[in-house]
Amino acid sequence: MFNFTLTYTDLYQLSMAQVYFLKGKADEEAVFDYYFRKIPYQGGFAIFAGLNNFLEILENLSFSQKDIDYLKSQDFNESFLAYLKDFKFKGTIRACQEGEVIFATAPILQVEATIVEAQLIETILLNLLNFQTLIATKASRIKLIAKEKTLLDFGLRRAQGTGGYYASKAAIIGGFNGTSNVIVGRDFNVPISGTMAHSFIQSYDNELEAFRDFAEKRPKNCVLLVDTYNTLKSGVPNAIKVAKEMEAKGQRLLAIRLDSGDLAYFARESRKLLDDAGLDYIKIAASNQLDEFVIKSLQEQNAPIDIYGVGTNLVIGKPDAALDGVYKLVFSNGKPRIKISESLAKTTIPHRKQVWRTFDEHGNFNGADVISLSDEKEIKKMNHPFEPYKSLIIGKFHQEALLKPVMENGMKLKPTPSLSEIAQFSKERLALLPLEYKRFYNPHIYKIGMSDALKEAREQLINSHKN
Ligand SMILES: Nc1ncnc2c1ncn2[C@@H]1O[C@H](COP(=O)(O)OP(=O)(O)OP(=O)(O)O)[C@@H](O)[C@H]1O
Ligand SMILES: O=P(O)(O)OC[C@H]1O[C@H](OP(=O)(O)OP(=O)(O)O)[C@H](O)[C@@H]1O
Ligand SMILES: O=C(O)c1cccnc1
Repeated sequence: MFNFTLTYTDLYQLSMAQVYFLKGKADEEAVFDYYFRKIPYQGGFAIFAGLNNFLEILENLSFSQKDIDYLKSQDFNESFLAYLKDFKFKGTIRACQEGEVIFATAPILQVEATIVEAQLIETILLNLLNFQTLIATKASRIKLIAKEKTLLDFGLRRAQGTGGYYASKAAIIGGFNGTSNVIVGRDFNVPISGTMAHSFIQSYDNELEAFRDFAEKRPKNCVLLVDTYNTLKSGVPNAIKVAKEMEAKGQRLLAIRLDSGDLAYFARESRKLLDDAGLDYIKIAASNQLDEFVIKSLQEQNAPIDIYGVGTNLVIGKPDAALDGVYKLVFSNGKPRIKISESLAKTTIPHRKQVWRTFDEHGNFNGADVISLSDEKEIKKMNHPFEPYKSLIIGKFHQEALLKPVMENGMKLKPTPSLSEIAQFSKERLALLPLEYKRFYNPHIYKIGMSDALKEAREQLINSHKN
């Protein structure tokens, strides 16, 4: 979509990289963790999205001549620029699978590369993963509420610029059935879907004629917007006339769309009119500033709505607007590294690590992931990362490693799965998460802990810095 180069970054990455280069540190090994601190939307889980997009971009990322010329004008050193000219990421990445159900604090992805490589990719990694994960999480919250109803993404027009491209993609990962976003349909082979705008009906002198023309030229999956003048007195009766005319030609009107007023009331009244006309197959779509709260209310009112079109509130990730995902150095030049903070919650967890998901006897998630040193297995006990006296025995539970190699020597290890495969994986994993973590209000808190060895290593490092 966008022509990414390595100047899609923050200046400080280049300033730091130049120092590493000029001081002979450029090839020192470094390990960075990507994780977030707070689950968005006061929810009980998040959905990891954007990984394959990031890896595909990373594989081809370099500095163009235009980049080099520009950096020259910004007073970067000639020999550093000569080094950047041939620069390519050749590191290793281990990560959770895209679509995985993820939680705060535990690493979702780990980059192992030279310090320059790892630093130069930080901004683009955070930019792509934070946003797509936020929107996939929002979409999955909406999906949990809408259950089997059809969900369509209508957000592109109100998205933050080209972010709409990534938002529509992430919405599919989170469980949306289709999108109005045509370029996302083209690029990711996902169903595109759409109705008609008020302007189309307004441009005609009468609504019936507008409906007729539209149905004539696009009879397949035709949806008529019925609220331009008067939903129950004009829109629905005109849609019924056109539906009957379509029947005479062996066609079927797919749906009507409501876009204003009390959606439950208009859906109910419209359903009656359609059913009384023998058109019970015609579906009812609704839109207008929908989000998981409005949809929850409509579901509770048993509104006979079959299709929800969700735009603004989905693609801008309202109300959270951003995932607080961070990228922190945990190991470099042969030593574990730590950032110490007043609060243990903001003190980083050093070392190369692995994350283990525990499963109960039925094969469901057990509500606890444990972070270990990378060479540990079969963790017996996990310790609270911020509250030193809390621990949990987990030895009897089946444990599955979440961080798996996805890139080596700068090359992706597997072809990118299709968006629908990622969505299917996400759906299957979410089904393993017990209901109490998916509860709409006050979900149960999924536990994240550290193995004894990791806890000890972290404490040692904290103490060595204190001394
Ligand atoms: N039955 C309902 N239950 C809960 N929320 C609803 C219901 N019907 C509509 N809403 C939601 O209420 C919000 C505001 O609707 P409101 O009726 O004020 O807007 P509107 O219909 O666009 O106004 P206007 O008729 O001026 O166009 C929207 O987010 C809409 O989705
Ligand atoms: O409310 P959202 O969740 O963002 O959903 C998308 C909205 O965008 C359209 O309105 P718009 O006024 O832009 O165009 P229209 O004239 O076709 O209604 C559509 O009719 C929805 O109301
Ligand atoms: O197809 C639609 O009905 C649609 C598309 C984008 C935004 N609002 C509605």
